[in-house]
This record gives sequence, C-alpha cells and structure tokens, in this order.
Amino acid sequence: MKTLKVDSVELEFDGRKILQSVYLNCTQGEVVGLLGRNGCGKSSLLKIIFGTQAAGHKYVGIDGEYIGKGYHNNRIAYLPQHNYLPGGIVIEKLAKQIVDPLSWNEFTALPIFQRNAGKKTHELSGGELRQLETMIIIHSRADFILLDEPFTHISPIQADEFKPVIRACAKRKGIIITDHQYYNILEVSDRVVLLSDGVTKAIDDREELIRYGYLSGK
Ligand SMILES: Nc1ncnc2c1ncn2[C@@H]1O[C@H](COP(=O)(O)OP(=O)(O)OP(=O)(O)O)[C@@H](O)[C@H]1O
Repeated sequence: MKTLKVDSVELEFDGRKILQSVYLNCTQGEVVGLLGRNGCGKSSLLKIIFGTQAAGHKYVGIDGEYIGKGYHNNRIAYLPQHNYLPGGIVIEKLAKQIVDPLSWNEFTALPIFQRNAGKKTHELSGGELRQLETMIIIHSRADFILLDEPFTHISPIQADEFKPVIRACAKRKGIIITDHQYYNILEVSDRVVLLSDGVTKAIDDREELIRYGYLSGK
C-alpha cells in the first residue's frame, strides 16, 4: 500500500496567509475527508497536491519519492470544483481517454454511464454531469484521487448510490475528498481532517467540529 504525504505547505495571496505548514497524509485503502469553511483553502490545497497551483513551499511525496507535479504519469487524479469535461464530444469517447482500461468493465456497468454513454456533456443535467465526472476520475489510473465537491448538485438518493462506489474504489486507491455536505463526508470517510486558520486538525467526533467553529451545534 502506497502513502501520499503532504507536508509544510505554505500559501499566501497578496500577502494574506492562506495555508501555513499544512500536513496531510493518505494511504491507499482509505478515504480522508477534508472539511473547512468557505475560503479556508481546501481547493487551493488540492490543486497544490495535484501540481496545478504554485505554493510558497510544499512537500508532496508518495512513499518517500518527491512528486512535483501529481498529474505527471497519472500518479494523482483530481476532480476540480467546477466541471472539467469539454463539450462537443461523446461521453463514451471522453471516458475512454481517462478511465483505466482495467476498470473499464466496472465503469461501463454504472447506470450513470449506461444512461448517458452516447450523449454529449451539454445534454446532461448539472447533477448527472457531476456524477459522471466523479465516476470517470475515480476509475482513472491514478493511485490517489482528489475530489473537490463531488456531492454538489447531487440529490440525496443519488448521493446514497454514489458513496458505496467511492468506498469500493478506496479498496485499491487513496482518496481525499472535500465537500460542504459534511454529513456525506463523515459517512464516506475513514477519518476527517479540518482545515482551519491555515492548518489541518484531525477530527475525532462531531463535537470537535462544533468546538472548532465549523458546525454551529444548533
Ligand atoms: N488565484 C487567486 N488569487 C488570489 N486569491 C485567491 C486565488 N485563489 C484563491 N484565492 C483566495 O484564497 C482563499 C482560499 O480559496 P480556496 O478556493 O482554496 O478556498 P476553499 O476552502 O476551497 O473555499 P470554498 O469552500 O468556498 O470553495 C480564498 O480567500 C480565495 O479568495
């Protein structure tokens, strides 16, 4: 089992410190939930790990090997917060470029693919597109998967169908997942980390989320 280790991440924008000495790790076989208030730096952190956002300082490594650009050689895959699939191309064709050939049968058996394989992205609803984009990423070749708001636009019943697929995928991959639907994150994750005041804090129970001011407790 490989381990992704993220350490000493520093980020500032226009002199404003966003991340300060952030530490995070994830081992294949686990889902790590990342929670935090709006603007605390969750998306920035995922982009830094993936390699598309520059940081003041960072260490990202897999089993001790430094990874400058996570996207190189499909080491790390990333679902961005906003839609990423280009328009005008049939979904089956897009999926073939990203999905791991070893996972193709599993992927094509998913109802969200079967219903939409011959369509183009603009023919799907926001929630259908989000499900499909997430499923393509988690069935990609990468050992580590970063998911930024996969539950956004997803209805409760579909989120319930979706979580077991994420859990099944985590049997062979490491997944870091963030979303404001914290109850879905608590359910799907093996452990939860809160990003607050520029640093990560391990969360043991819901009460801590109240104590750290993430949940109101009402
Ligand atoms: N390119 C940029 N230039 C300047 N400031 C930026 C840039 N990108 C992000 N920021 C700022 O950095 C902070 C962290 O943004 P980020 O998108 O990482 O937050 P987030 O935790 O993902 O927020 P949300 O939950 O609202 O999506 C925010 O205050 C944002 O305004």
